[in-house]
Amino acid sequence: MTKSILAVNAGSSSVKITFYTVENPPRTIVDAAISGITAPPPTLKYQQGDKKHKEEVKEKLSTPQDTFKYLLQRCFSDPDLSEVASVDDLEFICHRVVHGGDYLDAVEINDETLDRLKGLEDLAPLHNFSALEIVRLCKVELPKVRSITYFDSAFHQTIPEAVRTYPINQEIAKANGLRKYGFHGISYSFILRSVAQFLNKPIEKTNLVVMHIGSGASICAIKDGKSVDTSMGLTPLAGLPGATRSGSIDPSLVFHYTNEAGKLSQSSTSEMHISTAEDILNKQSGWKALTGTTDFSQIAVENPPSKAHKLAFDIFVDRIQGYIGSYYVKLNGELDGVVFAGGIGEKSALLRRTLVDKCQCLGLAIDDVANDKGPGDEETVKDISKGSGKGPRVLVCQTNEQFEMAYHCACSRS
Ligand SMILES: Nc1ncnc2c1ncn2[C@@H]1O[C@H](COP(=O)(O)OP(=O)(O)O)[C@@H](O)[C@H]1O
Ligand SMILES: CC(=O)OP(=O)(O)O
Ligand SMILES: [Mg+2]
Repeated sequence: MTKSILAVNAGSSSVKITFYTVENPPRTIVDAAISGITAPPPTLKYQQGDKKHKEEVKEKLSTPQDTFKYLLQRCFSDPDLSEVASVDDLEFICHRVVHGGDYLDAVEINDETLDRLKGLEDLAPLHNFSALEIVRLCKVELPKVRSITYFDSAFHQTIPEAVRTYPINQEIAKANGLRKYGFHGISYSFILRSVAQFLNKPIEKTNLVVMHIGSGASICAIKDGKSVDTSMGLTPLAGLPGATRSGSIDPSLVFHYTNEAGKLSQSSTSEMHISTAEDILNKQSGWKALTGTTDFSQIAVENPPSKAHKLAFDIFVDRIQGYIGSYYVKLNGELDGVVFAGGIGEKSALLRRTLVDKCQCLGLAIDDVANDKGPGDEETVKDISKGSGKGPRVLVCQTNEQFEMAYHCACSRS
């Protein structure tokens, strides 16, 4: 029997795994995800063919490693799943690692690359930690399966120097790798390829403003198929606010927030050295701080339950609108489309309509019926623009980071 590819997407609060066939393009065998690890009880979502279900997880899953092992076992023990029944059925494991530092492409894990990635952990303690914990586990427990890491930052290596450089002492900046990296690149790569194909344009001639807005949110300007700017920076904290992240603030705010801000946070461990300020701005801000919920579907409603919910919605619209305006100008107004993606971008018709209404001066217009309906299950890209006008298309793309990794893995093998 042919072997399969396992793609792992570990976030700060969720672990998603998908098994694919090793073919080009890969075919999904099974999809399993656990979310809410940081706000128990965690929930499991499992999908194999038409079989779909959701359940609360009773076991205590306190680490990304436990969560990954639980998901793997859940798939291996499914009696209806003959294609993946044990580790022996695996050929590759693809891991999404958010921060790849200066890595320009995916790398295979060995002692040397793992060491280099370890050195990046301090630059992205909240994001790389979970993924690397799982990479380490696979190396020890599944030593025969090749592990490949794919980096969110790699897509943004084309960002010009003047955009990626922070105006600080350049010796210090270079010595410490302090520059804009940008993230969600695995997702942007999937979206770019899917949208170019949808528009029937070569990738290298495609110009887009793409929003990946989920619990972490960012936006990217793509010119001639290359990232020329994005809202996240040295870390995923910069730019747009998110479920628990503040997004960009005046950096001096940190020094006025509390006297404790510069000290090590309680979540700091021997592997993860994070300060109280990083902890507050990454984990205790955003929608959670403003409204008490991290679930944007409770905020993006016609009649918000409180003024705070309305404010959170308005803040998000304001920040995104600012970036769309800026990126429209950076692309010289020559864009093929504005794309909504990520959990919020794909599901919130209200956010899409509000934003497009506020960007009318750029020639954007939305078809209310198409927008309210959103994309169908099998529809990767949907055009929700009004008429067949000359302005940029307004599109929704159902992004898929696990597929993107498996796709590149299968391509590099064949
Ligand atoms: N109908 C909806 N309207 C607005 N937001 C939604 C809707 N459905 C899901 N979301 C939001 O999408 C976010 C999750 O996005 P997703 O990209 O799937 O997650 P992650 O960033 O964890 O990968 C959550 O904040 C969730 O509340
Ligand atoms: C980079 C980033 O913010 O990732 P996520 O949205 O998965 O948290
Ligand atoms: Mg995500």
